[in-house]
Amino acid sequence: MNWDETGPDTDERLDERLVQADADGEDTAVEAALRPKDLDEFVGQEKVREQLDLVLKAARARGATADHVLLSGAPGLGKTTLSMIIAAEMGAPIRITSGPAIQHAGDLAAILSSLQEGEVLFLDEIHRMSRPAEEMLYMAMEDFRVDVIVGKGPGATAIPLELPPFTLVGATTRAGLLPPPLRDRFGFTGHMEFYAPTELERVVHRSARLLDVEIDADGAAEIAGRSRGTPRIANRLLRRVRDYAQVKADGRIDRPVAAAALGVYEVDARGLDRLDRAVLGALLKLFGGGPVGLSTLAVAVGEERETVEEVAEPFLVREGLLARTPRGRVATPAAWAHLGLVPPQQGGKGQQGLFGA
Ligand SMILES: Nc1ncnc2c1ncn2[C@@H]1O[C@H](COP(=O)(O)OP(=O)(O)OP(=O)(O)O)[C@@H](O)[C@H]1O
Repeated sequence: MNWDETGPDTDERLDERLVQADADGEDTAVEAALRPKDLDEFVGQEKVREQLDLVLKAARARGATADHVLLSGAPGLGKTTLSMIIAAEMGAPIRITSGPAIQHAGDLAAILSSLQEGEVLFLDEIHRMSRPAEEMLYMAMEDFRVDVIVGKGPGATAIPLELPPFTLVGATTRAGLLPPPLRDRFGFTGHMEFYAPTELERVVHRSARLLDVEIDADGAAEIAGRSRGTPRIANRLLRRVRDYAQVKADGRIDRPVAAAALGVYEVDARGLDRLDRAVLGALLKLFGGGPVGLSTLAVAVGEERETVEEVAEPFLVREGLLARTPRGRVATPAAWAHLGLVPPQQGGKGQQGLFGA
């Protein structure tokens, strides 16, 4: 990874972030092997699991197709995995597509009309579907019917098409962005939370077993603690630590090996990477902990405003290291402690108002 100014452009660099929650090419290939296959194997998310278990068991007992399910939550928390588990538990096939792939209502009609009875349709990023497709989906979800429009202008006619009953599993990172009529058509909504470190330890142990890697409890805890509450990141860090253990140690992962490996990749003890630390470092060292405007902070770290705001800040805010205030970005006492710096007594206050947005 090259972070200096002559390196790859911002998007390319961010795609290479070890701690990004979105899938990269390597993940896609390995994730299939690491996905839990049933609800019992699925770690954490107790509430969603318990509720979903009831929904599926009841549908099975009635011999009916399961209600439509909406899963909301950040990337990498297991929405795709859960949709596959729903299909497996219902003994049904699954079709996977995404909102951005459905540009026209016709794209959706083609998918819906080719579904088998009881099939699970997983629609990732459902909030990014086009409006006409969304409207078609309302009717399909409620009445298992769509109107296919043939022709254009005054001569256009709507041909009704019956659909077999199916289960839609919609996934979104932002349930709040879904129009209420769409949200209301889901019989069950599950909100996926970030995982606790102990849950991520179980994810790491399970993946290590599947990858045939030897790891002890402390090694798993070290990786879990740096994984930002996200199984996808935990699995990715495990793979990098495994490489290090093979090359620099005897292949076994313990705490010192995990810490040294993730040190090489610049993922610190709390899961901050170089970008996160650069933002926090600038806020503390150059601006006395703030408040400082977003644009000024972005210039100080040589990044775009959007990169700081959308890529680095959400995790820093979630970790309680940075606060967004009307007067600008402010570091919390935990931020000073994390970077091993001492906050200025009154000096920091003296700098307020110097740095505009
Ligand atoms: N609860 C879990 N237990 C064990 N492994 C999990 C769990 N949740 C997710 N994983 C693992 O994390 C990886 C990412 O999960 P998945 O693709 O389901 O996330 P997602 O929420 O659909 O992400 P995106 O929104 O980016 O598509 C997979 O390899 C999966 O095996």
